[in-house]
Amino acid sequence: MDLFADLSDRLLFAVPKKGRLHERCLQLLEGADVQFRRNHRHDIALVHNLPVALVFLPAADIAKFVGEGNVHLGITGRDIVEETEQSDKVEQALALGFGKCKLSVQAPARGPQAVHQVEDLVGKRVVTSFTQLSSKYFAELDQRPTEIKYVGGSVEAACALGLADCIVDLVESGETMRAAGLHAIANVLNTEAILIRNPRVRDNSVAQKLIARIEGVITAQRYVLCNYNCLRSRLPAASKITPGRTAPTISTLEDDNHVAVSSMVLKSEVANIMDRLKEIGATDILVFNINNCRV
Ligand SMILES: Nc1ncnc2c1ncn2[C@@H]1O[C@H](COP(=O)(O)OP(=O)(O)OP(=O)(O)O)[C@@H](O)[C@H]1O
Ligand SMILES: O=P(O)(O)OC[C@H]1O[C@H](OP(=O)(O)OP(=O)(O)O)[C@H](O)[C@@H]1O
Repeated sequence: MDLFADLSDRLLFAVPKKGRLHERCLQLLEGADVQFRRNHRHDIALVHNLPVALVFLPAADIAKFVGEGNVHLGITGRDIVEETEQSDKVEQALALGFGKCKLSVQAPARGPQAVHQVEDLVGKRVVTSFTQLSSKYFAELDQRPTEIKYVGGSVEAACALGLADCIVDLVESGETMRAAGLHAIANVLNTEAILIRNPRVRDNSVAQKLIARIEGVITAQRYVLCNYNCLRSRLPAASKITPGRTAPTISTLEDDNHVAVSSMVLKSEVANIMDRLKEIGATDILVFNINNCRV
């Protein structure tokens, strides 16, 4: 196989090769019917059913590759796009709804090293993998210089080891931070996984098709289909509860007094919506998962 020749006509799509985002990205690709086989130790996989090649890269490098145009599309964290200063060079095509966490300033919670206000850290020692974002954050807080040191992982150990007065790191559940005796004292950034695109992509149709498919998978995960019957006279109230993405679908029933309603509703709100439908006299309320969709 001549890999270089095989890549020349394909859209290059970068996907995290490991870490927190990897598995969720593989699920998205499967949902979008992107078919490929990744050979052992190969970081490039040709897609069988689309003119696309997947490039498996560390999440931390993907924003730069997309920004500089080496690959056309990519999935990474918003934190990485900001940290590598690519936000002006890439377009955010979609927010993907996973990999949600916060980049925060964390300091010892108890003992002689305890810090409770971020202002008390000005001029002190910060350890982080996010040196750009941390430098910007502390420079905006105060003009006096704060020392920012890079470490590549296990950042949370830096305070206990005497390397730092605080760290700037990602927090999701807060478990890692609590286990290290730290607490969050300021938020630097909210982040989640995003699909990014180089704005100069030549063949936009393949990129558009992939983006629409991935958007369909994400939407299908966020919504369910809610079907119910109600009195025709209650339709205005029912439509307010389930307005749908565009409008609810209304079907007539043999009984002229009643209608059947079908509407997409957010999965996170479905229990509340069913309660409210019941209150206005709706019956036979059924909820279905959506396998896939285009919106
Ligand atoms: N605890 C977390 N919860 C949710 N998302 C996270 C969390 N940690 C990291 N992320 C997201 O995943 C991205 C990649 O981080 P991750 O630590 O998985 O990468 P990695 O360094 O390539 O993997 P590994 O840590 O396995 O070496 C981060 O930039 C962030 O956007
Ligand atoms: O709030 P939590 O749910 O505990 O998650 C936060 C932890 O997750 C990330 O690290 P990861 O586990 O990916 O390992 P790393 O330190 O090697 O990057 C991050 O750097 C924190 O250490």
